[in-house]
Amino acid sequence: GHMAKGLRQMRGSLRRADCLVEVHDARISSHIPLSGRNPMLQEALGIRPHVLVLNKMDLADPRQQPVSTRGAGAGRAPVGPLQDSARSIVPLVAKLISSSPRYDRAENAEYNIMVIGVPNVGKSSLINSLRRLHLRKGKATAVGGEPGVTKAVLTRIQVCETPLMYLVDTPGVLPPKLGDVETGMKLALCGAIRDHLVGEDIMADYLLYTLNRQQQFGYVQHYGLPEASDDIGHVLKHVALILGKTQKVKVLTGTGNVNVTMLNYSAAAYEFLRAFRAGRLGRVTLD
Ligand SMILES: Nc1nc2c(ncn2[C@@H]2O[C@H](COP(=O)(O)OP(=O)(O)OP(=O)(O)O)[C@@H](O)[C@H]2O)c(=O)[nH]1
Repeated sequence: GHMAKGLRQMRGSLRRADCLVEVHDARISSHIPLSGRNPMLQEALGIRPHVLVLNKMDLADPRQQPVSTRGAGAGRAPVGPLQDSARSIVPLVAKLISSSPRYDRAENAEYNIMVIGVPNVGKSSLINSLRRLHLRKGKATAVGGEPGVTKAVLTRIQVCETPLMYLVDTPGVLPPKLGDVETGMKLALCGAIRDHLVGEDIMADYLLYTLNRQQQFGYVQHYGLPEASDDIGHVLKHVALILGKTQKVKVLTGTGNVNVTMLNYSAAAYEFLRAFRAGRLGRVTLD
């Protein structure tokens, strides 16, 4: 429901946007761009320049060339990784907009850029790094106070003075329908879907399956396992043991209740996911 609301609220700003910057997680390289799945965004895309930013490259496997960049051409300009390319975004966007035939830039000196992406992909981080790059510290933050821009949800942030450029941050939205279960799992592992909605245990299992399939054995070393394993129970038991993840459980017996200390598998699963997200299990591309 709140995703649909987010999309509805974006519609107004979309009309004013001169360019779309779509932020992607480089670890889900074959993930179809959000804009390619959403009719509303697609409609807007048809007439507006579109920049694809691959973020979190430091977490992705450097040996894997992101597939998304192959979509270059057709009005799409791939950019990435963030730390190297943030500098090129403003000039690139300015060039794309000025060469866009639909707009008479002489009439309007402002550039409005809408930043979209699934939750947690790094939209705010991108905006902040652009601000740091292009504005001196302490400069005014122009926040959208005009009709149609909901302050709490869609804020207009000045990121550059010449050319005068504003970014509109948007709430992270997911496409209404995910292609398949694996796409959902990958998005969840990257933090785009709340863990408890999917289940930490099943996500940990999927992560282990992916790591083994790709022969990414960083976890074996990280947790001091004797060898690789495809048994999530076995791995989580080890993680729980070395991290001291235990819980007291009340057990009813014939002679009364006793408290038993047991390994906390859910806490171990959560730690396993956290280690992956922080890059401690190695640089992994999920596709
Ligand atoms: N390792 C790594 N972490 C990043 C990178 N960019 C962002 N992050 C982290 O990813 C998390 C989410 O970043 P945000 O910028 O808040 O993402 P967002 O897309 O604005 O999130 P929502 O507002 O929830 O949609 C934060 O913990 C960031 O520190 C990156 O390039 N590398």
